[in-house]
Amino acid sequence: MGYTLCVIGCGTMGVSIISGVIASLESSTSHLRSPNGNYLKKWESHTPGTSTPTIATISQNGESPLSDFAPVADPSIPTRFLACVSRQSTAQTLRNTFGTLGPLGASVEVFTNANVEAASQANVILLCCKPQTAQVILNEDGMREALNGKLVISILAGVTLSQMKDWVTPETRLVRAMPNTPCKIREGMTVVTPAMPVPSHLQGKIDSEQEQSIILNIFSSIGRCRFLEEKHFDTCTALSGSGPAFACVFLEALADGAVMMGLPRAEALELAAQTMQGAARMALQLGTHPAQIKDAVTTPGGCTIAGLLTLEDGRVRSTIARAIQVATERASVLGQPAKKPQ
Ligand SMILES: NC(=O)C1=CN([C@@H]2O[C@H](COP(=O)(O)OP(=O)(O)OC[C@H]3O[C@@H](n4cnc5c(N)ncnc54)[C@H](OP(=O)(O)O)[C@@H]3O)[C@@H](O)[C@H]2O)C=CC1
Ligand SMILES: O=C(O)[C@@H]1CCC=N1
Repeated sequence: MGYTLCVIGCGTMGVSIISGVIASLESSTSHLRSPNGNYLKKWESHTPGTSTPTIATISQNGESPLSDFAPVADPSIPTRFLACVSRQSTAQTLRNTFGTLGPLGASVEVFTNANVEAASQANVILLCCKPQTAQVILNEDGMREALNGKLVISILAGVTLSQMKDWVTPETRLVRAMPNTPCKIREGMTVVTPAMPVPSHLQGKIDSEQEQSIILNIFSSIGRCRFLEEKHFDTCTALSGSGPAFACVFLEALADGAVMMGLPRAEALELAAQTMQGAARMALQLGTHPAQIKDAVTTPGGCTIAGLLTLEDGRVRSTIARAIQVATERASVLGQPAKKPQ
């Protein structure tokens, strides 16, 4: 069996991450095989240790579907999920949501006001609560013991590793991650802090390679994942954490313009979204500089340059860049309750 992943504060991001991880597990056979080692046909995959896909048909093997297939022992893959919230109504919504995620959705257990109980049953804890509730949750009776020696991944904006170290035992393994909502459809961007050094008295007891593999398995299964120093985290929070909101303002505005010119709303949104996705993929997949993509579209004397100049008149670039600057500055104080506005 794999490990148990506990999400403390399972709201927008907790649901996005669990949903994405479950979707990735459902679409892969690497963790599912029958007792005799064959894979389900619908999940074509590779026999461990070979590079050739082995496709086991259910009829050839005389096996019945899913129930005969058991998770392969892989300690770096989550097979049980615990989702913690504070309100009964939220818990009920979560049960309904996870119930639609397919067979593995059933392995999500929802806990209400039982963070310590859930954390003590888990191997890895994903801290997804609000930055301002983290200290209270980590100071709950028994929480320090429940987290002792375990990997705790915090996605909280603005709460530093040094702050969190004071709220857990020295044996707790802390990592920061900054994912974003597209993790839900496995198109996320996550930045993770480099591995915490293993203190001398824990050498041999902590498997830091296993920790890295757990972290990579979670975040690379739901999008791109990159390790970056903690000093960049507030900027990454603004850029990729908040970014889907900024991108969607641009997306909505593009569609609004087309609606103004008579295009139906649904088609306008489809064209705008696919166009943004296409342009972004050219930058990512081909490595093309955005200026080159822009220049290639801009026929001399044509309509694109007319639109571009209007954007420049509206100071679109400095407005967007300043938004990242201001969001970064705001992210940097989110872990400091005294500086929060009322
Ligand atoms: N939203 C985003 O795009 C991103 C957010 N983040 C970070 O992720 C974190 C969560 O953000 P987000 O998902 O948007 O927030 P949400 O408000 O959607 O989720 C917070 C969750 O915490 C639960 N909760 C509240 N109090 C407790 C408690 N005492 N014990 C257990 N659970 C509790 C809430 O449940 P209930 O309703 O029951 O109170 C809720 O489900 C934040 O720290 C944020 O900085 C990081 C990257 C992107
Ligand atoms: O707005 C916020 O504070 C969080 C962090 C990044 C995205 N949402």
